[in-house]
Amino acid sequence: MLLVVQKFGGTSVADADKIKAAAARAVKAKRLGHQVVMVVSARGKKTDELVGLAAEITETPPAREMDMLLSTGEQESVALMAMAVQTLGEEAISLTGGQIGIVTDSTHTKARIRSISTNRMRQALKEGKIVIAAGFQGTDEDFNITTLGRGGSDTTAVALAAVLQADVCEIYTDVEGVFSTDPRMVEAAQKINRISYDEMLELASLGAGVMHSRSIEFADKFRVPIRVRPAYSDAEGTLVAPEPADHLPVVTGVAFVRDEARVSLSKLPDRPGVMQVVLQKMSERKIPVDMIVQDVGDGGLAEVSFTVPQNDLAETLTAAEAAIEELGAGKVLHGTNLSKVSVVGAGMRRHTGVAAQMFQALCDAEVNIGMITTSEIKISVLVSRDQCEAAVHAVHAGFGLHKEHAQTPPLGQAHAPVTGTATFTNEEWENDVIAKLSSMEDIVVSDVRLDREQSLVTISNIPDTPGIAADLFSANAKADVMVDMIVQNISHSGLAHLSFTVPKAQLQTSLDVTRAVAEKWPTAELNSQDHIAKLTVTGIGLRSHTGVGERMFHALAAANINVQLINTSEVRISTVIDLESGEAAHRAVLEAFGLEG
Ligand SMILES: Nc1ncnc2c1ncn2[C@@H]1O[C@H](COP(=O)(O)OP(=O)(O)O)[C@@H](O)[C@H]1O
Ligand SMILES: N[C@@H](CC(=O)OP(=O)(O)O)C(=O)O
Repeated sequence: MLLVVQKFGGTSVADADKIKAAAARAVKAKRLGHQVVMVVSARGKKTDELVGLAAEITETPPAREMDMLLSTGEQESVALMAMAVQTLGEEAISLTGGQIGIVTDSTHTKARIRSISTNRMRQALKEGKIVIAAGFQGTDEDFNITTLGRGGSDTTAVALAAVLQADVCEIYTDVEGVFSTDPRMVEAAQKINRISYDEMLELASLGAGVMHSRSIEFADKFRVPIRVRPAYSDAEGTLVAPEPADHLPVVTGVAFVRDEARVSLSKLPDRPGVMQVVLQKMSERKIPVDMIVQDVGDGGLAEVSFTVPQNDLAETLTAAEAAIEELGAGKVLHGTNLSKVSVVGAGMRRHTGVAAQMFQALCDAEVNIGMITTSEIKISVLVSRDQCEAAVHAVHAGFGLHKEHAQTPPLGQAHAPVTGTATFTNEEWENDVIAKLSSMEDIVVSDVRLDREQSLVTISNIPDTPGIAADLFSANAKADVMVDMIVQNISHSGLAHLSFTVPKAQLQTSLDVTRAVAEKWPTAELNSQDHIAKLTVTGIGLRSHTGVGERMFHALAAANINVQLINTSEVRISTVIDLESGEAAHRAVLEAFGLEG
């Protein structure tokens, strides 16, 4: 007998027939001898309708009342679902988040789960009932109804699967599974059979709406196997699970966020603590910043840029002004009508040439790149919104993702697996994670790593036109240079600056090939430093918890360490610092996250 959690999204319970079909699926699993917990979302566009209704009454609906309102969508569908199951001859009980015992904090409209009690669900399952849980909701300690943020039913499902130690969490939706990109945008997108948590987490948070990114954090933390499946057939869908040891595709998928805004703080003093002040102002307002890029701009003054959802722009600008005021210097600039396009793939870790191929595809489509950030398993670029679609198509086709077996990049080559990465057994991992959790959604910083083998290449004053990054990184890939962090900040003057790290042993090769390419740009200036260290914090929930960056940069500032370069992703924050400061920085950050000793 298995314990199965089945989540049905809004599109899969939109009308009576779909509700009956979902009920029949749960009943079938029950009759195969399994215990079944269903998690159900509001029907169709119900949540959007409720949001619209509130907007007709007031422009500023109180968050508590929004939660009271939005939670009714799920309450309606669980009741209908229970009736449908009972009609098919099985016993069922519908439960709201509060009735299950999902306790959250009191951050209305984006609450975080603190704990979940399993007693009532286990009792009902023991009595042979199908449990039908309302997704997306809980109650705080004062019994106020809370919701988990749009798309939060996935998070409910995976959280219930985690606490019940379910054998699988099935996410039923209106597509065949997870695709190489949104099939609504690219018809030729291919279904992926298996994807790792890290890849899915990056894809989901970089715009693949098929799953809520926080749900993947849970799945990763508690090792819950997920299967994303179509609600309308018995197809197998996509398995989201730990990374297999080999046969990793270099590129798995392309994600995009259409409506992004960019905020830059320029002419900042280049001294320790600046970044902490900026991030603190953002995290106080719970603004989810992404694509953070910091580099040294004109006249030795630092510049930091990042992207935020377009809807958060006004508040971000207020926060940025507050940071400037506290720092006593700087200027706030911003850009709108931007989109972020990202390529994700776990195999990128071991293969050179991925960045080169992405930039070449963008160049061929005449797409200009505004900003670049990378992590071990993703590369994100910022482009103008009217080029978003062209960029996604170009990159998707450029990696051959429309074919059943995506091709590996023609440039560069595969390298041996990176050694020294933590190897945990599942059980060790879980015990470790649970020991560090005081609340289910706490962040888990699992590793702080110092890499003293990297060097930094900076090329400044290059033209801000399509094809520049492609030229540079193709040359490096042809020479098989293992480029690690790539950072390009926005250009305000028509000339761009680009920095990247390469292993010390490859610095000379990289400089030679980069210089040869740069010759055709008369203004270009090439610099390098081999006296640097890279400090990386790895963990789950880094970006959804806006305070992690703040804590890391606070620790570095307190130790009087200047940060030269920053790169962020869902699971990692990487910085480049002086080699001499490496050990002290490592200690300070380990201590900040309680990992010392
Ligand atoms: N990479 C992707 N793979 C699959 N679907 C995607 C991807 N990116 C975006 N989507 C979109 O996500 C949709 C499913 O999510 P959603 O509309 O929230 O469904 P549900 O109502 O089941 O929760 C699909 O219809 C698809 O258009
Ligand atoms: N109904 C909520 C929660 C949810 O997760 O819905 P869905 O599973 O349809 O994405 C929303 O629309 O945000």
